[in-house]
Amino acid sequence: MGSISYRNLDQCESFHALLKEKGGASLREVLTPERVGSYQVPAGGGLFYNYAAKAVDERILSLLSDLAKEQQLLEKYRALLAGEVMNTGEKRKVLHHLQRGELAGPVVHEGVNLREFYVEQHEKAFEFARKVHEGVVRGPSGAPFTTVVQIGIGGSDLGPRALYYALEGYVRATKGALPMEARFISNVDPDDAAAVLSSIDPARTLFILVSKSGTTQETLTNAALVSSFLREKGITEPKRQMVVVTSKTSPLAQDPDYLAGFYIDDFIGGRYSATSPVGGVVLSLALGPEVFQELLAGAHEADRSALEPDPRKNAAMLDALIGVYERNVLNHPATAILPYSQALHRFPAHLQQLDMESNGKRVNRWGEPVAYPTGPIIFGEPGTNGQHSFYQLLHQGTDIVPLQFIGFVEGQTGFDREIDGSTSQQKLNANLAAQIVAFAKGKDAEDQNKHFPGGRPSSLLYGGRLTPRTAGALLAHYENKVMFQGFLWNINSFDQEGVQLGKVLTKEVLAGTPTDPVLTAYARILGVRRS
Ligand SMILES: O=P(O)(O)OC[C@H]1O[C@](O)(CO)[C@@H](O)[C@@H]1O
Repeated sequence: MGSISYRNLDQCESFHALLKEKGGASLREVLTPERVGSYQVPAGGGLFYNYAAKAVDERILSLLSDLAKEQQLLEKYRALLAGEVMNTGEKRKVLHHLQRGELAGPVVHEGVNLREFYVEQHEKAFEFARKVHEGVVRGPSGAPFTTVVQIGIGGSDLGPRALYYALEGYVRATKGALPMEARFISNVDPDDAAAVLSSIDPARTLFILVSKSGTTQETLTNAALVSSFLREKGITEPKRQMVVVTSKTSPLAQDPDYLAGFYIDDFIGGRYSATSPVGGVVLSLALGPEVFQELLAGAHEADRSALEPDPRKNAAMLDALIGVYERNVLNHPATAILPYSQALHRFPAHLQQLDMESNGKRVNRWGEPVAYPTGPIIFGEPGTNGQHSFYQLLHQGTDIVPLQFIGFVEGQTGFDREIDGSTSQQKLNANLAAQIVAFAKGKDAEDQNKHFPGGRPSSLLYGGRLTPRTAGALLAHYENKVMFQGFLWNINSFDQEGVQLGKVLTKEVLAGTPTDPVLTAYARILGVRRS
């Protein structure tokens, strides 16, 4: 593998050449039917990344390809896959790709082949799920488990929850019913747990306590809250209907009272852990092991396609490059994720953590402040709902927000009717096509209040249907896009120091020892009285 030299984005000649293209291409001029058909590239899992409505032309794309080579994006990806320390803040390898397949040979750490360890934990989860489904593993009263509740927050909640909602309709339609219903408790707000606990049969509910560190206050508090609830319901040994998913070094890993334990290592970051047992246990229980296996296969396809050397044939890399062009040359501080699929309604929330906790950084991989913008603000809601909410600003606001549409030709469930000459799925996708063109081309009007400036760029990730394979590829596409953007900005996308200060101040308030009188004042008006 050739040597890798790390440099800041503003130390790249191709970046300075791009800065001369600061206006971007005029969408009214470049967006043609031919371009809609040609400006797209396979993304794995049956997905295609279409960038016809992005404000780029052949010259800009050529300069972006130069930037990819100058920043050695592929070499850095390969180095990460091979187990080099790419999490420079915590001095750790970054190995979430290894959860779904091996792309750069074995990675051995302290004598352990980590792919074999990851496969072993997946197989253990599949076997456990089968035993629960067959009634071999039952609740304390002998009743079979019918519901699974995941207790976790951040990466221990958002990805698994988004994937469950993404695929529950598919599984109900293809299998007739879910193997188990899943619920999620994440917020320390007791009303979150109350809402879930009021909807389950305690004797038939299996709980999954998920915390990689085993120290997250919200998760440990909720686990204790659930345990006290179960005891009040006469279940004297709550841990006998709880399994844990944690790192081997966590305090939770040492407790033999839990029904079962599934482990990840420190090389799987929380926001990158949905294809580890963090997502694998709940999804195998709720959707079936084979669904999670198909999801892993789709993610692996996307990972493999991200190894394509030509940026114009590498969907995740091209998406990353265009995103950096929009952020650092066109100076757009935000971007919206707009899935035209109600099943993906929690996917934007997952991407907020994935992107903003990875690239919301002000220093480079060596800890030096950078002189250019990095990670964008991410928000989004499913279409068509967003059209009746924030699209006004997107169409006629004073800021341009680049858009990332996601769409599928077919629905998941087959439930649909032709009404007024078209089906609902046709209406959904007609809206999607219309929005792409309306944003890009706008519409002139004398009355400025009715004028649509256009020039709003968008991409479209689309496929035939949202299946487990497609969902896996979608998840991995964005993980790889975020990784490539971190390489472009020369930042460490794999630690999260920015979440620590809040935790420290919270502990001071709860201990009754806030050092800051302003903090004391806020704690007082919010009723946090500590003796
Ligand atoms: O899985 P754990 O260790 O409980 O952490 C939960 C979440 O908290 C964070 O550490 C900080 O937000 C995330 O990175 C992580 O996904």
